Amino acid sequence: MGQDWTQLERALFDPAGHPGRVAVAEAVRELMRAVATTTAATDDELGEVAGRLRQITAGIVAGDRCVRYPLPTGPFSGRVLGSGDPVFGMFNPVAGPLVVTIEPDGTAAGVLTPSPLFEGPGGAVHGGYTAFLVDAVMGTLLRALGISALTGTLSVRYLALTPLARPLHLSAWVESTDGRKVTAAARITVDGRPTVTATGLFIAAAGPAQG
Ligand SMILES: CCCCCCCC/C=C\CCCCCCCC(=O)SCCNC(=O)CCNC(=O)[C@H](O)C(C)(C)COP(=O)(O)OP(=O)(O)OC[C@H]1O[C@@H](n2cnc3c(N)ncnc32)[C@H](O)[C@@H]1OP(=O)(O)O
Repeated sequence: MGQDWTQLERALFDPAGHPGRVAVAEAVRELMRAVATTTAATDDELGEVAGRLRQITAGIVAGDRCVRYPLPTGPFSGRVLGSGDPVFGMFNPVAGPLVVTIEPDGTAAGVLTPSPLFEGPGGAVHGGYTAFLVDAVMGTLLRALGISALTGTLSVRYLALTPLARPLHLSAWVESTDGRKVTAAARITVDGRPTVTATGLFIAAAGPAQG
């Protein structure tokens, strides 16, 4: 179905063309994880680190929006390479990044090992974060199918706590279409066990595809 992403990425976004931006996002991800979890550094040491980090930040001119390249309007398949997106964007330090692949059968598969930064109750993954992931994988699938749509209603069922530090396997598929209303479904599985299922009612744009 559609063009393979690798053909489109060259026209829109090729991470190989931005090695510094991808590397700095990865370095900041590692930094966030280290500062949020370290028990070895003293408070004085961390205060000194904060000073050094502020110096680095002062040397970077910030903008108002994440640098991003739009996803193609679809249809497309293959690995989705995101730039500024908060879920799968390689430029965005907050993004896992989730690795999403659009399968030839019109479904989406994603994998991500959640950072401890997204810990919620019970030493497990925060439920808002898993909702964020399933919404993103369903929204991306629709985009890949050539449907430009926004989430109207998201329904999430938490079957069991989703453990941290284990690969989460996400899948999404389209359940039905009724005019502009597209119902998609998604699931998160960990070690073969489903922990989250979700349904999204997406409303397609009335006009032509939008970025
Ligand atoms: C405009 C399209 C732009 C597309 C751009 C796509 C880029 C994607 C790119 C890359 C994907 C990457 C992955 C992203 C994943 C993340 C997804 C998100 O985070 S999305 C952000 C959160 N969602 C919002 O902020 C929506 C805010 N709400 C709205 O903008 C409107 O309310 C909207 C568009 C949802 C509907 O407004 P109306 O004016 O177009 O539609 P009306 O004419 O009122 O309704 C049409 C039908 O839909 C039902 N409907 C409308 N809103 C509904 C809702 N919230 N829930 C259920 N049904 C709803 C209505 O009952 C109606 O149904 P009847 O035809 O009468 O049967």
